[in-house]
Amino acid sequence: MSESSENTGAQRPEGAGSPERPAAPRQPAGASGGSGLRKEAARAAELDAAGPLTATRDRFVLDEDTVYLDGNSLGALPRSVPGRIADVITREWGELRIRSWTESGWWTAPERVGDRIAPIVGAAPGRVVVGDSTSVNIFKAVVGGIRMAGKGCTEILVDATTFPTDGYIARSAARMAGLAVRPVEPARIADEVTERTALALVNHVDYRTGELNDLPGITAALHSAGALAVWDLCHSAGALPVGLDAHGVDLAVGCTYKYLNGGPGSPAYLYIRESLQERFESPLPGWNSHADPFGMDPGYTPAGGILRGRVGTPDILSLLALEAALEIWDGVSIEEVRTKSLALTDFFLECVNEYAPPGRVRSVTPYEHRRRGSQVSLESVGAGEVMEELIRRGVVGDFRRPDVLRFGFTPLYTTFADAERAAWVLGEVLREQADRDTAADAGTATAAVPPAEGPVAGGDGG
Ligand SMILES: Cc1ncc(COP(=O)(O)O)c(C=O)c1O
Ligand SMILES: Nc1c(O)cccc1C(=O)C[C@H](N)C(=O)O
Repeated sequence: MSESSENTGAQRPEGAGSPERPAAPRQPAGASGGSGLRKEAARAAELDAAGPLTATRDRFVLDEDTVYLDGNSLGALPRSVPGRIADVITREWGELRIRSWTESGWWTAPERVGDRIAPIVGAAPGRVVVGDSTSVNIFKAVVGGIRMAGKGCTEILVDATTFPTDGYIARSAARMAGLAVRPVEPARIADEVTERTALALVNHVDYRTGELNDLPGITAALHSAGALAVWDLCHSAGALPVGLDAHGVDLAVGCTYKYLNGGPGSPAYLYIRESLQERFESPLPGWNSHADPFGMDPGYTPAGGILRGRVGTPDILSLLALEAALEIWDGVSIEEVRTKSLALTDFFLECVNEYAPPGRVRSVTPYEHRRRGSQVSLESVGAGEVMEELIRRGVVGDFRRPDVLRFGFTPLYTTFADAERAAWVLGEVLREQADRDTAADAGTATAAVPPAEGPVAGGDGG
């Protein structure tokens, strides 16, 4: 099975096609679908014209030949970034050199950029610090959480459907602390937590299915049992309201290269609830989190507040690229982003229902709005090959083994025309696949995934 769409969305430039098969040009919305004007394309044009968040697309580098639906893995490049990075390199580094740590604000960038992310995840200033990878921040959060837990705790819970890195790091952290790890489905955490549970590490949105877990409910249930709630926001931050302060979340981490568009490998962030900050003992107490870093004291005295989440020298180029990327959020509310995200994913599901031949795909993303993140995941036979073909035809999503097609919707730049075009091309690819299967021996051909209940997804979207 080909895996070129699995890790990075595409291993060749998007829409570039293969030497044997050039990329098909993208049809404009409203184009003919083979039997006259497609009514969904006309509807997409109306929805795009009505906005909101239509203008923010122009602030990204995107090409009109490609439908980019992989912002849940790597966000598109904001136009504000290249110029800013050129200035950081030529002037701040090239001319000011070491002076930039103070004069260009490099030293304080982790907290400053944290304060820029804070409103997007529902946190007040001083509660988010940026630096290191998500994996490293998971380690800080889990060990820091365990150190704050009650003496009698014997275990931590980990989301049984977690993105793998969370599970790996949590198991290692628990082993160091002499605690057991119990994988539990997010929906079961409220029933499974006990007074011996130190904390639970849970993904806000499931990377594979796009399911949105109940952050307020799970956090409250953990607190009732005396446990801490540690959330991984990689697939929700920048796509929907999180409400960290409002829901009393204890610790949270997330990456910035998906819906925050910070760029490949841009630094992650750590949130520490204000009332826990003075008790937070980092397992990675580097000199950047010392109360007096330039005192060069051999003994460690932690800084106050969120500075405790820092470790070593920040990755300035990536951090300042992220800061420039976040300018797009000036004047944009996360509530309007969520409204558009749900409208886009609803519309995409409707179009897939309309265009996909019956029984070839089934949505594993919940249809109820309260359980849906900002991606649609469709189970499909031969998903790897289907995604390869979609990418060849200019529709870039990705594929997760064994059979999931993922389509991520970034409301800041994804249009309804993108959603319609992607569904149309998917329909084409699936119809060709079905025709090939029919032509082959019906007994040995790939069997179609039976639809759950008729259409791709059912329900009332509430
Ligand atoms: C939920 C989740 N957690 C963590 C990560 C990865 O973290 P890192 O940036 O350390 O690779 C990802 C994606 O790569 C993810 O989807
Ligand atoms: N972080 C990634 C990377 O460095 C390379 C390719 C993909 C990624 C991803 O972010 C994968 C993503 N977290 C996922 O949901 O599968």
